Amino acid sequence: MTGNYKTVEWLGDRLLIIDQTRLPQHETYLELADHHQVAEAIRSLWVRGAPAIGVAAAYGIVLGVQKIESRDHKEFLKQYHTVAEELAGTRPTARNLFMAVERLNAAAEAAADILTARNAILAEAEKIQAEEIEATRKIAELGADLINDGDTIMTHCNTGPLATTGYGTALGVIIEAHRRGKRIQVLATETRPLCQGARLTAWELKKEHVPFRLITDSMAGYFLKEARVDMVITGADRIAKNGDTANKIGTYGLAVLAAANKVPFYIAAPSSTFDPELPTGDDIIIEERSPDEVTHQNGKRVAPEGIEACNPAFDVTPGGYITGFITETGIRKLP
Ligand SMILES: CSC[C@@H](O)[C@@H](O)C(=O)COP(=O)(O)O
Repeated sequence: MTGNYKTVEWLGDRLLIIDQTRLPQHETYLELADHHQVAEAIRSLWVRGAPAIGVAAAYGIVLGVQKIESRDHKEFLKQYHTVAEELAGTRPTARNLFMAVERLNAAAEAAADILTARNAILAEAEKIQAEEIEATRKIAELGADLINDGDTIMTHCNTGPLATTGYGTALGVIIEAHRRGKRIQVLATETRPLCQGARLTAWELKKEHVPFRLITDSMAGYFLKEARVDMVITGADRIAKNGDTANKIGTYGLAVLAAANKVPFYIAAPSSTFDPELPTGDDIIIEERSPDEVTHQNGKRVAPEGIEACNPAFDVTPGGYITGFITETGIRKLP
């Protein structure tokens, strides 16, 4: 991992997370003691970012399983599924969450008895986290090869260690290029409404001493047209078989602007974000969050009372706009 902070750490009977809603002002750690608290942490974005959500959900299920007292195997499995469904219901868009739940379901169901199931569920959760860390390490390595000395790179949302529990996806690539001594410049979008760019990406880039400038989302077109931007690189929440990619709201606009200005547009994502069942992005469920996140900033109302606001948290970029996918197994074009 890159940062000297812990995104998600399993403590044996609790889950330690950094509260991402309090960053950058406060570096606060929370110890979550049951699966309801983990579900709340995911819903409230204390832990966020597709791979980190998957890892947290997996350990959330482990916590839920630790509290099941029944010695009857059938009853144990019934209660297991109630726990797993609560975690699966927290956020709808990131594939990693459902990948984690499906893997733990398979581990629970394959076990011949309760003790074997408990052990297999914990082992699978730990494996998922280890795989995410390793995948993001490889993504950072492979992606950094694409970046040239002197490049300016635009990125969106937060895709660093905070979002992955590992090295980061898009931001991992950027940090690795900087570590290799490439003299890069980053343009980081603030990412309204919750400002994952302004709060979290700026915090992580600052910690890594990567030269960057923060811009508002609406400045992206200006910089892509007027400034020399060599590459846009973002993460992903779910990728369909044809390459259609759901990511933080605003990604689609960036991809279109990048295409209009002939700037390569890359997605960096581990294989856990690819949805093997989904032919196109049309069926990706887009999370609709509270309009208060749009009408308010820092808890203060900025819009008049009594108005309607929309708040889709993600959008889908058609695969045709994506120059390449940086994954742990290589850089490829889809389909
Ligand atoms: C490696 S993280 C990729 C995505 O999960 C990230 O870009 C993103 O959209 C996160 O959204 P968030 O709502 O903050 O969970």
